[in-house]
Formats: sequence, C-alpha cells, structure tokens
Amino acid sequence: MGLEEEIQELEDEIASTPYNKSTEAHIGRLKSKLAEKKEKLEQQSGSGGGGGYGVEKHGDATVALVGFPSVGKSTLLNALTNAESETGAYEFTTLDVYPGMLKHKGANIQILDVPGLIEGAAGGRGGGQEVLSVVRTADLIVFMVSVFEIDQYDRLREELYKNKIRLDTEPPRVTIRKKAKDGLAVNSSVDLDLDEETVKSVLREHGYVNADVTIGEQVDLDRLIDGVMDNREYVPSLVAVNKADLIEPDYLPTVESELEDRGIDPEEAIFISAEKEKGLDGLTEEIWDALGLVRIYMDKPGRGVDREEPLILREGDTVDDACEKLGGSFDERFRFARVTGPSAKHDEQQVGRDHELADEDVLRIVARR
Ligand SMILES: Nc1nc2c(ncn2[C@@H]2O[C@H](COP(=O)(O)OP(=O)(O)OP(=O)(O)O)[C@@H](O)[C@H]2O)c(=O)[nH]1
Repeated sequence: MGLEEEIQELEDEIASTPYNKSTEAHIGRLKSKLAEKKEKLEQQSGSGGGGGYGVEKHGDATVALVGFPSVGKSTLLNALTNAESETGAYEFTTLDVYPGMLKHKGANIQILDVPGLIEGAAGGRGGGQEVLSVVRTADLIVFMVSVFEIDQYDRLREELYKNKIRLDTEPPRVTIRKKAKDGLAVNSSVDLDLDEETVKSVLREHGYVNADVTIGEQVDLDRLIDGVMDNREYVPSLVAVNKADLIEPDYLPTVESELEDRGIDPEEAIFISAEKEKGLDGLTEEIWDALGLVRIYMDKPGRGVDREEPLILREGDTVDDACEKLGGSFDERFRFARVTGPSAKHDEQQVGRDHELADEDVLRIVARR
C-alpha cells in the first residue's frame, strides 16, 4: 500500500470512529500516525513546504495576500504599492508571486500577491508548495474575499491549515525534553481534559520513548499534535472584503451575517474597494497594527534626530535589537543609550541594552570610540 492510500485509510478511520473517553487514546494514535505520514509524503515529493525556496524577504515586514482568482488581489497590490516596477522579481517554476512595497510611516512593508494558492496548492500539485512556503514565512496574512463570496474564506483557511499554517493563535504551550531512561512522564499546569494515557500514546507515535512533556494549557488532540510536531507556523491574519462598491446598503446585513457565520466580527473585517481605492487607508492602518511595528527615531551624533527614516522594529524589541538592526559593531563599543519618548521615564533617560523600546522613541546610542 502506498503512502497516499495509508493516509486515506487513516482519514477514513478517524472520520468513522466516534470520539469519547474510551476511544480518545486510539484517535490520538491515528491522528499522530496521520500527521507523520503526511510529513513523510511531503518529504518524498520533495515539497517540504517549510521554506527553503529562497524567497527573498525585503523590507521591514512581509504580508501575504491570499484569495481566489479575480477577487481583486492585483488591483489592490497596484493601489497600495509600487508593484509594477517590481513585477517578475519572483519567478517560480510554475507559479508566480508578485511583490510590491507598501511604504507607510517610514516602514517598507513587502506585500506578496500569492495568486496560485487555490489552483495549485492542494496536495502539493504544481508549484503550490512553493507558494505556500511564501505564505508560511509571512508576518501577516491578509485574506481577500469579495462581498459576494464570503464563503471562499473557509476554503482558504482550510488550505492553509492543511499546510501547517495556524492562524491567529500562539504556539501551544507544549515542551518536550528527551531523557536517557525512565519512559514518558506528563506534567501539566492545568487540569487536562485529555487522559495522560492519550498524551503518552501520541508521544509514542511520534517516536518518543523517554521524555518529560510539560503542557501549560488546555490542549485538544490536534493542538497537542501541533505542539509535538513543532513545525507549524503561527501567523496572524486579517480579512479584507473587496468590491464593497458593488453592494447596495440593504445587502450589507447579509454580508455581515455571512462573516459572523465564520467567526469573523463584521466590525473587524475591513471593507474596501480596491478599484475605487476606498477603505485603503483603513486597511493600511490595520496592517500596520497587526504587524506590531514600532518606529525608532535615531538621534545621530552631529546630525540630529532622523524622523524621516525611522528604524523599524517590532513591539517588545530592545535597545539591543536596535543595535543589531543598525549593524554597526556596537557589541563591544556599546556604553549606554539615551531614550526620550513613550518608553522613557523622563527625557534622555539613560538605559542599558535590555531596555524595551516603544513606538516613536528617540534613541541615542553612546558608544566608545
Ligand atoms: N467593482 C469592483 N471591481 C473590482 C474591484 N477590485 C477588483 N475589481 C475587478 O475585478 C477583476 C479582477 O481583479 P484582479 O485584481 O485582476 O483580481 P486578482 O485577484 O488579482 O485575480 P487573478 O489575477 O486572477 O489572481 C478586475 O476586472 C478588476 O477590475 C473592486 O473593488 N470593485
């Protein structure tokens, strides 16, 4: 029996086995087997999907734009970015990815139109896996659907899920420490719904014989397996509803309830018209917020504060991260930094490397000569 048939059999068995306490460990084993076999199939077909296609990332952050054909992706890309001048930079064997650069608040945000996701991606046909590797490494995914086809969102999400992309969630708090002997031990800081035996059988199925596993949240089987597999990408997402210019106001409630049916808060969906260039400022702002970028204005000796081209960092980044991004050999020469702005207690506060910076801080690094 080939791998594909084995996968099909496992899927059938999982689908036909009722889930309850007495079958939980069994289903855990089946799901684990399935995950491992899918992994193997992927490796055999040489379509790892885990990067490795050398997609060059440019700019301060990367956004993947995913949607069905004709929803308006290229119209949006052209409206938001300087796309045309860069088209063709990404040549894949069978499918193209079209990049454009969105300039906002001094940051360069690379937007990738990923047209082939649905036609090519399923099951690793054609160049689909290459396209997926682009999506997997993005900092943010923007789903684009048209007002009349909100249901396409389901297919898109499903496609990404199948390809190990987990949306809008943090990695599961599951850590595994291998050891030399003593078998498997399960520690949990929550009162787990899953039986200890189930957790152990999942681990065994993934090849663990001696290990301590620590679980820090209420996980279901799928999330436990995600934690054990440790090769899922966790990416935040937004939903842009395009062609909003085409609907009459009395159709809006229909669109909103379609969104709600899919767990999307209509207030959070971003209604746009790529063609009429409506709602694009709002979309840009949402992208900015979702990326969690912060602007740091560098105060350079003799040159003053540069507010035109801020250093772009991520929320939570420190002075150390700023030094790294600046590139200079600050490592040995760094003495201290002075910060004025939202993260400082007072103007010109003297701080060390581990000081966490905030949006619109002014930063001066004092280094030894
Ligand atoms: N009315 C209206 N039409 C739009 C809007 N955005 C795009 N269109 C039209 O929809 C059609 C498809 O737009 P594209 O930008 O080519 O769509 P795409 O998603 O890039 O499609 P593929 O190239 O097939 O992947 C074009 O005729 C656009 O003019 C919009 O906001 N409103």
